[in-house]
Amino acid sequence: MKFVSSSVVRSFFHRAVAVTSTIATPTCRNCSSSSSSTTTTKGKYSHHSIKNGKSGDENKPSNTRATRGRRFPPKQKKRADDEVALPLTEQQSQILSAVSDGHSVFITGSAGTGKTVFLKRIIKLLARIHGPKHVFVTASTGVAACALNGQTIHSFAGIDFTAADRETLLLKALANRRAFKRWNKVRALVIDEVSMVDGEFFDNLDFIARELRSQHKDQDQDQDQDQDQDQDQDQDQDQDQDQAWGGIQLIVTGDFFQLPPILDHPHSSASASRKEFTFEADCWNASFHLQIELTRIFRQSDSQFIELLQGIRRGCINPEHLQLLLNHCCTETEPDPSVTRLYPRNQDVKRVNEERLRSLGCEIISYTALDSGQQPWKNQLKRGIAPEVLELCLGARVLLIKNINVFRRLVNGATGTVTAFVKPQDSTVMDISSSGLLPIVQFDSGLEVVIEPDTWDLTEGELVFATRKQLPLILAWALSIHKCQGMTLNSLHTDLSRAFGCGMVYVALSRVRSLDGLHLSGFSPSKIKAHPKVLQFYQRFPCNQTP
Ligand SMILES: Nc1ncnc2c1ncn2[C@@H]1O[C@H](COP(=O)(O)OP(=O)(O)OP(=O)(O)O)[C@@H](O)[C@H]1O
Repeated sequence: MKFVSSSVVRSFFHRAVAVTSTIATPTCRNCSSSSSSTTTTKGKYSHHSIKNGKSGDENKPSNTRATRGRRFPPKQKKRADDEVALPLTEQQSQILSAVSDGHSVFITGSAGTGKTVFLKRIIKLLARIHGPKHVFVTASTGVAACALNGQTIHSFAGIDFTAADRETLLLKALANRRAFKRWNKVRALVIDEVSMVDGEFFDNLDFIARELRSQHKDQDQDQDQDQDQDQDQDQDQDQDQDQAWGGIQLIVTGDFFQLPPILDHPHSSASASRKEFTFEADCWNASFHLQIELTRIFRQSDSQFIELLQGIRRGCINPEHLQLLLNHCCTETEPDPSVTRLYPRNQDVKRVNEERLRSLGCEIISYTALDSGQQPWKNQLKRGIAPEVLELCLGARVLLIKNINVFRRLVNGATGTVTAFVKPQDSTVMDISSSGLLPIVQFDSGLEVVIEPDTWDLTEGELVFATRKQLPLILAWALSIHKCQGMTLNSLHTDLSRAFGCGMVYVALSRVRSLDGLHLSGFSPSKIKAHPKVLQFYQRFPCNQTP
């Protein structure tokens, strides 16, 4: 089962635009004049005249201005392909060759070394080797899973909680018909953002894989062209109990210097003895033929900033770098409202986004996600990044949560501002918003795009079990540091006064491309922490060994 993007986002320019109808438009307390207008279009959208608080003829350029810069054909296939067509580094070539040989690989590396982008390429290769229905793509969190069109590792495994003994978990997986089928079908399993999976759970997954794959024949009733291969695999399964993960090819990525797992009861005696990090799992070393740390960083290009981040990753900062941060990034003044704010805690994120939205004084347009399908899959959709209710208004800062066009940098994480709303001539939005309006977002690159609803499907092979329809946007004045792990941002302001635990400062600071985009408050060197066990673990990789 995986999240499959079937984007319906289209560039505004892609459709002919001309005026044909009168529509009701949102009102704005801060706007100087009426918020309704008469506009016509022969194309897909009717424009109303509010743009940045202006109206009427004054805003007539909305038709022309709105079309400028929107000439791109965001075909879904193209979007997926251009990322995987990036040139390979030597290390990446080495990994692809190991994957082709059927080896299990752990890929780590600093934030921004391209782990997630590269993983998409590996997934394509695995699909060619094993057949798409035998490759399962997972991640530790719904947000990370969504970025790869995958599912959470818990959902794949058929286990909704982890704090139980392995026999109980095995029974749960056995009782879950679909999970049982997945365990028998899987030939390659991908796990992204593994730093948030604890070692105990990793060992339990290995145990379940061995047990299910050795004791039970593949129950897959699909009579397809893979039948012969499936029979071969059935014969092999007698030996699977002796093999790590029952012989599944495992591709695991993550950076243990980033956020660790969230333990259910962090201060309980059970948690104290629990293997917190995945690399503490008993099966860890036996799980991989190759463990490799990617060393080339793509997200940042300024070598001084890269060095500073490398120090913070290891929990230290030298006086020169500290001074650089204090002089260049620390500010006590209220940040520019266009800059994304990161907070350690969710309640601050919610509060800031709501306050900012309402402070604009504009009419708020609500979009309520439309979920369809069966339980428990529908519940799982709620753990993804697409919000249950999205509230927007003119001037709202938003962040794209899917790639629209990679070449034009309209990618997951791109930020922009809602500059207008348009009425599509079809009913594409009516089922998620009674307003019938779609937002136009002017991205920080200058491009303006009408954002149409997108879908997030939970599928397995060809079957779709549940679908969420929503706009691919979230409010972006504020985000949690946990939610932004994996994102690239052009600029951010982070208040670290309530930062806690290891890796949090590193994750926050490493999201931006350059020091110019980084604004800090509540920063103190004492907040920079790396776990001693993680430092110890990374000694095994050549780039961390002292000569
Ligand atoms: N081969 C590449 N060539 C050029 N740019 C790349 C390449 N791989 C990744 N990038 C760019 O680098 C940035 C970071 O990539 P990505 O998110 O895959 O890194 P990551 O290692 O997964 O980061 P994190 O650990 O923070 O999740 C993205 O903007 C991406 O487009």
